[in-house]
Amino acid sequence: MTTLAKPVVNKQVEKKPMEKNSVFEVTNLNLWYGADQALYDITMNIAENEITAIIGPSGCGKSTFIKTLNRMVEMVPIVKTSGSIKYNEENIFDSGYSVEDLRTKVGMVFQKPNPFPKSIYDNVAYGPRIHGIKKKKDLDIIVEKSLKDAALWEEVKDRLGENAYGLSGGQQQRLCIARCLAIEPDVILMDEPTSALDPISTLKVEELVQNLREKYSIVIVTHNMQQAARISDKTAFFLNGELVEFSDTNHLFSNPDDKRTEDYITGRFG
Ligand SMILES: Nc1ncnc2c1ncn2[C@@H]1O[C@H](COP(=O)(O)OP(=O)(O)OP(=O)(O)O)[C@@H](O)[C@H]1O
Repeated sequence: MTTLAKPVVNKQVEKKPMEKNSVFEVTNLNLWYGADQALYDITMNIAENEITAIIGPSGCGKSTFIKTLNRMVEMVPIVKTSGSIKYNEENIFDSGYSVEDLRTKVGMVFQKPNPFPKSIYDNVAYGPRIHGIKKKKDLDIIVEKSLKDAALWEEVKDRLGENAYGLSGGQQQRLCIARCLAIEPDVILMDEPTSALDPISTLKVEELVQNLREKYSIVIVTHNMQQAARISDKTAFFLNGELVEFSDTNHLFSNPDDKRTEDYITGRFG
């Protein structure tokens, strides 16, 4: 009698696709504003060269969470934290950790475009100048590259000397992104970057964010679930300061694991 050989399983084929490296490893993060706790035991990894969306109802801690990633939240003096956030393997809460270096590498774009009352050129050159780049030739290269990467160059190249306030809201937001890119960050944190923009400017910024993913890791807070579904790779759903669910965006929106996520994405609350 002949026996059939067991099929040989090719381990290479069986392997899951490689997980990306993490830029941030957040472990048991708690945060208090005075006596009020705003974040509870958050544990999640944020992957390199991905767009991570943070969604959840108003007041659930989305902004607090992303502002913790570059320690901007500590500008509120009553803030206390526990747990750890490793950025490139180092705990950003360690004493002696340079917050200045962290904020150079982890840039931020806010809800409302906030250009400086300066020329378009000077807005972008501002950060590099602070970091000691003084030669006009070097600054010209950085300004052009940053504006190109922010998909704004063609619209402003002939009026770099004009005041940034003369730009439309959408252009101002892309200028703020260019300003952030000029200091060569690794990570860009975006706190509802399109909520003050019209639909066409919103689409332009969304397209830009998707292109930036090639070079940067992006964490974006959004109220807009369609936006999270359109542009992000992973989505985290926060509720009352807790991380309820964190998974691939397609999975979270099509087949969520937690009933509370399902209720939120189907509009039962929020
Ligand atoms: N500076 C502050 N001082 C005290 N409490 C604060 C401060 N900022 C936020 N909080 C509280 O922390 C909790 C989370 O707020 P946060 O702004 O992070 O939520 P959010 O999800 O970003 O809300 P929204 O979508 O409305 O912007 C809320 O209860 C809020 O009142």
